[in-house]
Amino acid sequence: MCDKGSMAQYTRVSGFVGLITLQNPPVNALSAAVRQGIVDMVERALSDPIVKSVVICGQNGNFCGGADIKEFGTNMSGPPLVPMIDAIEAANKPVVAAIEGSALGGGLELALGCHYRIAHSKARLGLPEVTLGLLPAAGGTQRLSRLIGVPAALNLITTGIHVTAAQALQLGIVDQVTDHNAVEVAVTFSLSVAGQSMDARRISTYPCPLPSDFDALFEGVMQKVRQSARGAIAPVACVQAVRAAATLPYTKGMEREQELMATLFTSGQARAQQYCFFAQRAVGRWRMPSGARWETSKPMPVHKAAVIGLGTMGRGITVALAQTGLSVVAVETQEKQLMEAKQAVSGMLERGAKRHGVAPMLDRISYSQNIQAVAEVDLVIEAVFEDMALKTEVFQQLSAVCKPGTLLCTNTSALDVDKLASEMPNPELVVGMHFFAPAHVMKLLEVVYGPRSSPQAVATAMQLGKKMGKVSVAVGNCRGFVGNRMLMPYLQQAFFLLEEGATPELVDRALEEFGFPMGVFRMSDLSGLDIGWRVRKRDELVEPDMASGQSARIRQGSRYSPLGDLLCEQGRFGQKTGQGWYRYDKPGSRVARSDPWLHSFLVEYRARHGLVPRSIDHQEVLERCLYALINEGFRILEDGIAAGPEDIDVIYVFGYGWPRHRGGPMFYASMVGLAKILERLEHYQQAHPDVPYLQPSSLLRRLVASDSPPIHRWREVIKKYQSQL
Ligand SMILES: CCCCCCCCCCCCCC(=O)CC(=O)SCCNC(=O)CCNC(=O)[C@H](O)C(C)(C)COP(=O)(O)OP(=O)(O)OC[C@H]1O[C@@H](n2cnc3c(N)ncnc32)[C@H](O)[C@@H]1OP(=O)(O)O
Ligand SMILES: NC(=O)C1=CN([C@@H]2O[C@H](COP(=O)(O)OP(=O)(O)OC[C@H]3O[C@@H](n4cnc5c(N)ncnc54)[C@H](O)[C@@H]3O)[C@@H](O)[C@H]2O)C=CC1
Repeated sequence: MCDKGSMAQYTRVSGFVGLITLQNPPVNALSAAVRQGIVDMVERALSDPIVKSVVICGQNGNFCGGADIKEFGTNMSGPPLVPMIDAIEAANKPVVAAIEGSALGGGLELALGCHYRIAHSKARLGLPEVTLGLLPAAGGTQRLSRLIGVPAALNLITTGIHVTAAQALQLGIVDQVTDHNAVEVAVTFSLSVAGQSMDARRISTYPCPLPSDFDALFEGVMQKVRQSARGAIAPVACVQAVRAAATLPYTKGMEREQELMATLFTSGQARAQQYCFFAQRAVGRWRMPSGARWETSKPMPVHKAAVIGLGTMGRGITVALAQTGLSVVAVETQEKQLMEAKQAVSGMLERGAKRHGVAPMLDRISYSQNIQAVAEVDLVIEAVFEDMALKTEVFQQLSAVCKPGTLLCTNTSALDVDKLASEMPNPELVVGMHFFAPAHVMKLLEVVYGPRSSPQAVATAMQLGKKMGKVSVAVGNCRGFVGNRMLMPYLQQAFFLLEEGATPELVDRALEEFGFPMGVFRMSDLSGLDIGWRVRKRDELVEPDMASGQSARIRQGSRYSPLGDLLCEQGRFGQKTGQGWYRYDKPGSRVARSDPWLHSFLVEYRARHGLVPRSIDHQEVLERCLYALINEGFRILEDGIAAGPEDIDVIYVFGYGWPRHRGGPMFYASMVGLAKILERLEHYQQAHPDVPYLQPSSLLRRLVASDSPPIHRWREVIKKYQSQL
C-alpha cells in the first residue's frame, strides 16, 4: 500500500508498519508541503487499525536537513513544526526515526519527537541553527537538554557542531547505530516494541538532569559564549533557552524558546548568516568573464601533487594535500629548511590525526631537494618567496620537468598571475591557488584565473580546493586579487587615523567591538610588519621624493603614511620581534600590551609633521576603515574581478575574520544603505582629497542612482554597467 502524492510518501511495510518517507531533494528540508505531508501521513498511520508502529525516514539515504531555509523571510504557511512534532511524540503507537545521511536542525528535532532513533553509522546529527542566527525552536533546546543533559546540550546547541552516529550514541541522542540498512532495522525494531506503552519514551516529560554546579556552569558558559560570539546574539539566546529547559517546566520552557526565537528570527543577524549560508554554496557555481563556467568545465583528475618551497605556506599546503588523500612530492632547496619542514609537517599531521582519531598520512609525502622529483605529478603548487623573478625561474624549470598537461599553480599573495603565465609555453595551465595562513587550517582559497587560464585549469583548482575542505572562490587577476586588494585601503585608513590622533588600541577596540577577532594593528603584528614594508619598498614608496619638494607624507601624488616603515626601520616587526604596534613579553609571545614607547613615538611624529591630534570616535574608525574597504569591493565588482557580491563576502568571512553575523562587507553595505555609504565616502573624500581610495566608485554611484536595489539584484546592474563601458 502506498501513497505517492505528497512530499511525504506513505507505504505500509512488513504488513503492520506505516513507513513515512520525506521526499524533498536534495536534503529533504521541511518545507510547508513536507510538513503538511508528515501531518497527514502520521494521522493516517495512527488511525489505521492494521498499523502497529510507524517509521519515519528520508528519501535517497538522507533523513532531513532541517527547516527549509529558503522559506525564512517569506510568508511562511503550512503546519508549524512544534505541534507536528508534539503530535508524533504523543502518539500511542511507537514512532521510530530511521536516520541516514543527516538529521540536522528541524530534522533532528523531528527525530527527538519520535520514541526511538536508529542511525546508520555514517549518519551525522546536529542542531546548527546557531550558524544561521537562530536557535532550534521546534523543541530542540528543551528536548535535547532533557535527553543528554545540560553541558552536552549547551555544547551542541551553542556551536552547531555535527556529531557522528557513534558520538550521538555515546551522548544518548540515538538508541542504536547500525551498519546495515537503517530503515529495515528500524522497521524490525518498531515491530518489536509495538503494543508497548510509549509513556517512558516521550522526552518532553523527562526531568532535565541538573548539574550540581548549575549557576557556575551557566555563568562560565555564558561568559565564554559572549566572548567567542563577538557580538552575535544567537549563541547567547541558545544559552538562555537551555537555561529555560533546566529551570522551567516543559511548556514554560517552550514558551521561552519561542520568545527567544521570535527576536532572532526577524533580526538582521539572522538574515546575514542565512545569506552567508547560500553565498558559500553560490561561489561554487563560478563563471569567468569569457563565459566559461562550472557546469561546462570538466576538472582534470589529480592523484599526485607537488609543493615547491616548504616555508610557512608550503608546509601547511603539504599537510592539507596529504589529508585529502593525495600523494605529495614536497620540494625544498635549503637543507636546513627541508629538515625543519619534515618535522613540522609530521607534527601537524600527527596532531590532526589524533584529533580526528585517524592514522596520520605521513607515508603519502616524499621529500626532495631536487625539482626533478615532480616529473610525474598532475598538479604543482609553488610557494617559494614572493619574488617574480624567482617564481618565473621555478615555473620555467617546472615546464621543462613536468609531464605534459600538469597544472602549474602559484600561491602568490599579490603577484601578477597572468604575467607569470605569459612566460610559460602552456599559459593555459597556470592559475593562482592563494591559500591563507595557516594553510591546513584556514578555510578560504582564492583560485585566481588570468585571461589565458583554461576553464579546465580553473575547474581543477576549484575541485581540488573543495576536496581539501576549502571554500574556494574563483577570482580574476589583479594586484592583491580580491582579499588583499581590499585590505590596502583598510590598512591605509588605519595608519591615517593614527596620524590624526587615534591610537592602535582605539582603532583595534572599534574593529573588535564590530566583531573582528583582531583589530588591524594586532593583526598586523601577528602577520609581521615586514611583509607590507617589503611590498612598499618594491613599489618605491618607502623613500620620500625630497627632490619633488613635496611633503614627506605625499608619495607618488597621494597621501602616504610612513608610520609602518618607521617602525620597521627600528626592527619592530610585530610579535616575532616582541615589538610592533604593541609590545610583547618576548619575541613570539602573543599577548599584546600597550606600549608607552609607541605612544610617545606617535606624539613626536605628529609634532614633527605639524599634525594637530583630534579626538576620534569608534564611528569614524568604522566608517573610514570599513567604507574604504567596501568602496574597493565595488571597484572589484566594476572591474569584473569578482563575479558578484557573494564572492567578496565569502572571501572576507572565511579569510579575513569579517563577522559572519554581519554577512560580509558587501552585505553589510546593503544593510547600512548604499546611499549612506556613498554620502560618508563623499564626506571623507572632501576632507581628504589626496586619498584616491575614498573617491566613491562609479558602480556604487550607479547602484544608488538605481534606488539601491537589494543585493541579489546587484549583478543585473553590474552587467548593465559593464556592457556600457
Ligand atoms: C514574526 C516572528 C515569528 C517567530 C517565530 C518563528 C517560528 C519559525 C519556526 C521555525 C522553527 C524551526 C526551527 C528550526 O529547527 C530551524 C531549522 O531547522 S534551520 C535549518 C537547520 N539546518 C541546517 O542548517 C542544515 C543546512 N544544510 C547543510 O548543512 C548541508 O546542506 C547538508 C549537511 C544537509 C548537506 O550538505 P551537502 O551534501 O554538502 O549539500 P549542500 O550543502 O551543497 O546543499 C545542497 C543544496 O541544498 C540546499 N539546502 C541544504 N539545506 C537546506 C535547508 N535546510 N533548507 C533549504 N535548502 C537547503 C543548499 O542550499 C544547496 O542548494 P544550493 O542551491 O546549492 O544553495
Ligand atoms: N606567509 C603568509 O601568510 C602567506 C604567504 N603567501 C605567499 O606564499 C609564498 C610563500 O610564502 P611563505 O611560505 O610565507 O614564505 P617562506 O619564506 O616562509 O618560505 C619560502 C620557502 O621557499 C623556499 N624556496 C626558495 N626558493 C626555492 C626553490 N627554487 N625551490 C624550492 N624551494 C625554494 C625557501 O627556502 C623557503 O623555505 C609567497 O609567494 C607568499 O607571498 C600567500 C598567502 C599567505
